[in-house]
Amino acid sequence: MGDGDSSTFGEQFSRLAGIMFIWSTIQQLIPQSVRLFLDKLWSKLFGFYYPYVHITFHEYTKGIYNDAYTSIATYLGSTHSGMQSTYLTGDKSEDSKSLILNLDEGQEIIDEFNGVHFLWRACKEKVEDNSSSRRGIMSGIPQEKNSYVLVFHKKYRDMVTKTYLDHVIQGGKEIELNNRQRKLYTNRSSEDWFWFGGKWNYINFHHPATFDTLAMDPLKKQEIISDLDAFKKGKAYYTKIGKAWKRGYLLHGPPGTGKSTMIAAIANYMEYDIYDLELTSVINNSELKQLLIDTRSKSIIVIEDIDCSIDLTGKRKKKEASKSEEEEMESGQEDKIDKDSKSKLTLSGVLNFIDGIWSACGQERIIIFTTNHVDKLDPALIRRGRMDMHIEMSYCKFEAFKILAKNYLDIDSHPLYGDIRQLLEGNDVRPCDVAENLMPKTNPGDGEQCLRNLIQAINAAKEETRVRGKRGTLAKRLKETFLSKSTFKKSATKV
Ligand SMILES: Nc1ncnc2c1ncn2[C@@H]1O[C@H](COP(=O)(O)OP(=O)(O)OP(=O)(O)O)[C@@H](O)[C@H]1O
Repeated sequence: MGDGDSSTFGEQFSRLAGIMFIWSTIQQLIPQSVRLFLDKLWSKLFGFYYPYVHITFHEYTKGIYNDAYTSIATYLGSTHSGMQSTYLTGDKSEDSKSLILNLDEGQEIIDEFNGVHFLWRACKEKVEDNSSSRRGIMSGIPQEKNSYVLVFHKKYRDMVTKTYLDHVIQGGKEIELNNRQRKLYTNRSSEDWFWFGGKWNYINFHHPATFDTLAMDPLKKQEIISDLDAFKKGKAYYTKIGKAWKRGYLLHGPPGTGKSTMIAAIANYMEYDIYDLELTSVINNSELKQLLIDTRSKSIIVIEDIDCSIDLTGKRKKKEASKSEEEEMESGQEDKIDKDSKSKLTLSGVLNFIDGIWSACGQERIIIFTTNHVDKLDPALIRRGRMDMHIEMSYCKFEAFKILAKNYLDIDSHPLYGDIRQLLEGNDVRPCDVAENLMPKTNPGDGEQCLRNLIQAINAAKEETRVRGKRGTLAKRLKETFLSKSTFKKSATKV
């Protein structure tokens, strides 16, 4: 270990690797406890000359699991450092997408950071005491005390405490996050929180939607992707401007235009978990706050059909009678006016959920509202800053159709495209209806038949609208005639 002089670094490192190889072979022959004893004896006898510092990270400290241990294990097992080692163990937990490699008992590796080399050793001791390890208690196997020991020259003490350990632990956390199996959570009713030991129920999240399969105007799509990219890289920026690292999206548009599909595409693009928040099962503001606190970073909190979830707008309208309400709302004082706010879910509770002081308790979070009726929503709920980007998911136009045709039929062009373009430009056709018609019903290879089905379906819908429109006009005319007659009758009676 020492500074890496660039000219001799390669030589030093290969020499070290050679020594490490011989040492790792020898150490398999020496029991772990003997090695630890020798290390301690050496540092006691020659403490004055012994220039190295040892720091031990136990898996459990006073019976409590040490999170740093997992982060170190993940960091050391990651390809760049862990693969140097000869003896590794492979773990795949329910929570991770792929295998995680760990150093096996007694294995050592050298990690390089800013030109300095650090030695890590994985240790395992058998202990008689049954009280300190959760694993032992649960499985009844002999207790083990796992730890990692970091060894470095004492001149790097400052570097280790100020930057290196942070680099290792944050690096480990980052790898864990990227490797984790993503989840789709839904909130439990508060009566179940105690019995199930958690506020959110979850399943593993597997949805195939991506931005490539999402049918919408390509320019609009690119704008959303760029916004997400900027958000993902924006940690330093958000810190600089003093804002919590979160972003709100409002997805609005008619049913079947792809709002839920867009959420899945965003989650896949960002590699985030989804918290699908069912507001109707939240009893009051305090419950909403507790649910928020129990969410993890790198996640999307979704409230679908916000206009139907709860009568937020009605409550707000009642209060519009009060002149100063808007200011009070903005300054978070609304609870003072609303006597019920502690026992009910109110608009102010939801506003606080989005951008109150508690909303900053997690990092890197996206909040998405969806609605079919944007005009029904309270302006305070969707103002910029709360819902930063308003995305309209609209009817299927030709560009969006081409994406669906590519997905469903694997074709880029066809002589019927001209007719389809005309029909789509002149009519409001939902992407879900286009998708349904492009799905081969009998012969999977018959793309042309699917296009014909689509043309037929749009024409049929057009005809139906025309007839309904005619009926509507006829009914309107009859109504007018009837009204004018009755008005005439009434005025005649009066006379
Ligand atoms: N823009 C789109 N791109 C790709 N597929 C779409 C799109 N819109 C709709 N679909 C297809 O239609 C189905 C329904 O779409 P989705 O549930 O995303 O619509 P929605 O706008 O969320 O509807 P609702 O408002 O009723 O919840 C999806 O499973 C998908 O196959």
